[in-house]
Amino acid sequence: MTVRAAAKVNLVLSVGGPHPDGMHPLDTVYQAISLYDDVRASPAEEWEVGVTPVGGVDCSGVPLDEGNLAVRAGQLLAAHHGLDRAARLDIDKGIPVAGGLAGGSADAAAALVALDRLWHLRTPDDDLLGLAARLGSDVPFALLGGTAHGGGNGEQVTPLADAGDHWWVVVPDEGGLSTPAVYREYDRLHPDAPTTPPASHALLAALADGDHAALAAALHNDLEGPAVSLRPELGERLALVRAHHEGAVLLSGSGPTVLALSSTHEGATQTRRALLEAGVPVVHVATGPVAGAHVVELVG
Ligand SMILES: C[C@@](CO)(OP(=O)(O)O)[C@H](O)COP(=O)(O)OP(=O)(O)OC[C@H]1O[C@@H](n2ccc(N)nc2=O)[C@H](O)[C@@H]1O
Ligand SMILES: Nc1ncnc2c1ncn2[C@@H]1O[C@H](COP(=O)(O)OP(=O)(O)O)[C@@H](O)[C@H]1O
Repeated sequence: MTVRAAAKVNLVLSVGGPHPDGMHPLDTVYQAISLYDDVRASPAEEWEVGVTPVGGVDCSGVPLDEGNLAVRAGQLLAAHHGLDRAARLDIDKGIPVAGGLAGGSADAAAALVALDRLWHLRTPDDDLLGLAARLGSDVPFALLGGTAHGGGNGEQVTPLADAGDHWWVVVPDEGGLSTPAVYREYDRLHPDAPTTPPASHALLAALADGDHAALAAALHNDLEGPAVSLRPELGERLALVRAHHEGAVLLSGSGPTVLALSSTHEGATQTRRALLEAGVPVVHVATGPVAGAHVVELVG
């Protein structure tokens, strides 16, 4: 049973001041893009994980034990049904690790769907979304895919109509960035941030109107400043991408992946070519929106 799940980008990511538990209220718009992890679930006596890189992704930071979010998803699903079961999970990883593209969340969502099928559980969608929210604030969106609004801490997802054909130039960075560290830096830089983040009216209107120029103008990420503050070279990377791209450029989530948006495939591939010629080692082109976690191969 193989399930595919996509990377996410945040078209807008507005962050409010933290709750007492340290989590930050968000107003975000997610989009699933065509960089994928495939998770294959098979019967096993104990929990086992294998990870295979796809397209040169550095998988050295991916835990191969119960720290892997896919295993935690499987354990939570089994517990939800009162089952004492384990499985083997093989991950083909095409989503850069710790890049702000939510690859771990994609694997967790894929594992929930794959194990639900493998074990014939027929878990209701609302229960799967509830389990996903307990695994991480990005995981419910990884189940849903498409384009969606994220409220609460990011886990309260509402699908949005998006007839657009968006093309993303995805520029991964060599190292990863820790999401909690970037949120802590946000708190240091914005000690008086209001608890309620501003709503993304302009971006929602641009999506509803299918207005690419307005969409590009409304892209925004409150974590870009904190990420650059923690890693100043990232500012140079953003400037390099801006110098080679005619449209909007922003950081992906908590970074350090940099994104450039184009309305056409040709525009995106042109930017990719220019960045490779400028010496950037790895540049992907992806499209969005694409589907959430879905079965791609049944057990033969
Ligand atoms: C920043 C975002 C933007 O979509 O994603 P990435 O760019 O990292 O993929 C998300 O908010 C990350 O979501 P996710 O990676 O699922 O975070 P979680 O596992 O829920 O939380 C990891 C840690 O990030 C911080 N965190 C996360 C979400 C949130 N709304 N407020 C927070 O302060 C907390 O320190 C938390 O312990
Ligand atoms: N299946 C997984 N894939 C990737 N990382 C994982 C996974 N399970 C746990 N992790 C841990 O989660 C961290 C963040 O991973 P990832 O989801 O790729 O990035 P981000 O949160 O920046 O979007 C990694 O550094 C790794 O330690």
